Amino acid sequence: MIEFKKVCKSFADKHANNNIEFRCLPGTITGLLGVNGAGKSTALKILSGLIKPDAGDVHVNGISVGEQPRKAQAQLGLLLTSQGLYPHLSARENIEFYAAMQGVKNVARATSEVIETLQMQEIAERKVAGFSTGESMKVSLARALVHKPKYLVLDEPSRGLDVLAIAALRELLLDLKQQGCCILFSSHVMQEIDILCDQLVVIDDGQVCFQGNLDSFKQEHTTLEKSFIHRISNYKQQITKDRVKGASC
Ligand SMILES: Nc1ncnc2c1ncn2[C@@H]1O[C@H](COP(=O)(O)OP(=O)(O)OP(=O)(O)O)[C@@H](O)[C@H]1O
Repeated sequence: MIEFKKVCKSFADKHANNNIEFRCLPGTITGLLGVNGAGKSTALKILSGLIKPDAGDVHVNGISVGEQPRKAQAQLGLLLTSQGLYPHLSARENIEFYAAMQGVKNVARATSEVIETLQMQEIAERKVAGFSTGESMKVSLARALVHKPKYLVLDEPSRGLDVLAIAALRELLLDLKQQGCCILFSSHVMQEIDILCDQLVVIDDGQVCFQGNLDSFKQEHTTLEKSFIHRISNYKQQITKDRVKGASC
């Protein structure tokens, strides 16, 4: 299980994460939704151990990211917005390097398998320098998957991918879910969330404003998009009212 426990993080006076609490279970896919600047990437970076929270913690499979970051990271497959690929290495070498760092026993075989799964054969031997956004994303995704993690964390994974690659990614995520993988991903693509997710976590202004299944989120609305727009505008109105009330007290 991935468990956010009252996570807080501020940048100057901006509360990027304000008491974030939610759980993701094995064998499920959780979609993290929110408008630009809501706090999604900050939450995923804290989960990954890349930045430290001001307060709170995240547990991965019962391991505290704050206390044992390396041990927690070893459980995770990560795809974050800053990709950190080595431009002078080929796609294959980038994946192999990461697999070796993760302690994969047969690095060459694991790398070839993931290259085949993501249908990356045509770009595998090319140097990453000059790769298109989508090509770089595929390498990053392969790197996240090569050690067959039980926990997969993806920040906007379909960014820059073409239609075929997006369809393949969806199949892959559903397959991993069937195998018991716990998947948490952020996205702005409502259709993707609608097709894939068992659970939805919506963050606004650094706070969780909804956690539950898609049906309870949609309520009377016909589409996820309509429901999202309706709920976010209601939530923002309420926050503004609370702030005005707080200021006048
Ligand atoms: N390193 C930083 N320094 C200053 N402010 C930051 C930093 N990282 C994030 N923020 C601020 O924290 C808030 C949340 O940012 P975050 O990147 O988590 O949002 P997001 O939900 O991922 O947005 P998007 O959908 O646009 O990627 C934003 O207002 C952002 O400007």
